[in-house]
Amino acid sequence: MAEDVALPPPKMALSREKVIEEARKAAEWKTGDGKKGLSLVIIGHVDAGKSTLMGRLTYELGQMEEKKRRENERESNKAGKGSFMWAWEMDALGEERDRGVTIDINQSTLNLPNTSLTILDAPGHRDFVPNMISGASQADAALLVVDATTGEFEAGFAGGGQSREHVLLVRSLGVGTIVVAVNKLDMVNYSQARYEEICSTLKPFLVQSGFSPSKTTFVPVAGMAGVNLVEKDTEGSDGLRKWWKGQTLIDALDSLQPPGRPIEAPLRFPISNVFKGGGTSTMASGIGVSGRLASGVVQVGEKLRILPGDETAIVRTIEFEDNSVPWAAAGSNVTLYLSNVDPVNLNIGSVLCPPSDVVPLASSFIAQVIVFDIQVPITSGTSVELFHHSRDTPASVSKLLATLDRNTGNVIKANPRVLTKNTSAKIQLTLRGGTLSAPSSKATSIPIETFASNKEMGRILLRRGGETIAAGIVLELCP
Ligand SMILES: Nc1nc2c(ncn2[C@@H]2O[C@H](COP(=O)(O)OP(=O)(O)OP(=O)(O)O)[C@@H](O)[C@H]2O)c(=O)[nH]1
Repeated sequence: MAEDVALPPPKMALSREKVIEEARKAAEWKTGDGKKGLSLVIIGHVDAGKSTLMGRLTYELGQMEEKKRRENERESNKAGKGSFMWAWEMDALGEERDRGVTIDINQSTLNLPNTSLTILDAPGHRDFVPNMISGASQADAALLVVDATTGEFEAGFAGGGQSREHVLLVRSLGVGTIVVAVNKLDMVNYSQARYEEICSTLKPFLVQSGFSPSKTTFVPVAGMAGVNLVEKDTEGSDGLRKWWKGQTLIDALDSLQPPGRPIEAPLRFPISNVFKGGGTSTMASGIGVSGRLASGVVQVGEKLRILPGDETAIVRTIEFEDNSVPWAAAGSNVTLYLSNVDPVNLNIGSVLCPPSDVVPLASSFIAQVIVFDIQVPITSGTSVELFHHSRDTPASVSKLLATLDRNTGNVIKANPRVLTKNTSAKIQLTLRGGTLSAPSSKATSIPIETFASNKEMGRILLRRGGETIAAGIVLELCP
């Protein structure tokens, strides 16, 4: 927890080189006693059973007490939603973690034999896609939950279903590993044919979306009954056991490998949440910012620059999974408690970085994008919402520079008039000031980098009228 602000700020205990060395050692988890750390975003169509699955998983892992389970059962029954008893746990966690600001995504930790798994539970509803973007931009891997019930899988996957959009989104945001839980198999009598039908529909789509088959795993489950989650042989698992000899969901999640982390690159910490935490004396004693280190390392006592703006802050404490830690490295989801800073300068979407190696600011840049399945083509001047980490900014497509071959990247046509669905293109984007609901004509600048200089800082998504229309990477910042 944050200390009193009257105390002098802490001093840095280690050199940057030493922190990098320690972070490297920690990343080689196999040789030490530590577990590998990995974050997982849960995606899928509304009502696919995501919360129920995660609630039941928590219970099966012994991380939800029996007393708590009974309490959830009572509460959900009282609310007339008995079938939501397992989902109750996820929602309760969300409330508990709500520290006075809008929480857009539930976060919790599952302790697996070899992995400390940070779970980012994204709401499946259409209106919540922007929140999902924020969750996915902090994740290493995705768990796609699909409902095997006849007709339901099809509804979630067809045009307009969230499964398809979520998959494209997470891949565009850099998530390269996916586990698919084919859920609610109890509804189809644990039919092997149904499971295989769903896998054979999803496989080609996942490959097309950019997931390599070696980083794609399918697992049949029934979340509510707890079938094939942690143990192979459980009550009700006979139907599945007849034909499924593969792994449980937990085995699949525990064997995920963390991607290589850009530990040595300069620190980039995009803020996904700002809150006034547990400090006691003044408000400023507990200004916390949470998010994921996109790159680099950070330690207690370090002075950081906040961009945009001219402000700096000092890291007073670092909280990782409810523990106070001396340093943190790329890939970790942490909360930094800051001092010597006015909270008005800390905003969702701002980026913390070393004062000696700041993130460039840009109001216009060239991007290479892939256009999704859109009805209305994109033209020069099209207004969009630009998503970059947790920030969304009004912007416009100021120039259509070229359409590109999706495989080779070669120019097909220079200066096209329109971009239609499923094309790849090079475009110029220009930010507009103000907010999404009240954009102003005054240009604004955001901290952003080219994909070539920092992958994590160089990915963008474009939305229009509540629909994701394109995703891509930043090629060049315009002066
Ligand atoms: N038969 C059956 N029903 C399930 C299973 N898992 C969930 N359900 C039911 O499906 C409904 C939706 O479950 P949730 O866990 O809330 O689904 P969700 O995907 O988290 O929903 P959103 O958060 O709204 O996207 C509830 O009525 C659950 O009881 C399952 O394994 N089998």
